[in-house]
Amino acid sequence: MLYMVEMVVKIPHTMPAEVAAEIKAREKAYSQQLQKEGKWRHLWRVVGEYSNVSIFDVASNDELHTMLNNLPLFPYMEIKVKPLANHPSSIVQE
Ligand SMILES: O=C(O)CC1=CCC(=O)O1
Repeated sequence: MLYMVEMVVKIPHTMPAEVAAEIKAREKAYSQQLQKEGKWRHLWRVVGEYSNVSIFDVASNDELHTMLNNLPLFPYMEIKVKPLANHPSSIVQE
């Protein structure tokens, strides 16, 4: 099952820089692990924003929820999820 996920990062300005850097390093390692596993298929920066648009390929709503909940930046993000279906005009059917 494919999902488009938008994540807007909102780290409090009061957070010490070294704490933020440590959380971001863990976020990067976790996201790269999921990318290597083929579960996090695309990760794109939205131009001019501290946000991303991603495509996830997972077995269920519950798997995606667990994955997002385990993101180190989860407490500091606003997340929107859109489930995707095949478009009848697409030449690629997944
Ligand atoms: O910087 C972001 O958009 C948040 C994020 C998601 C995966 C990652 O490594 O950073």
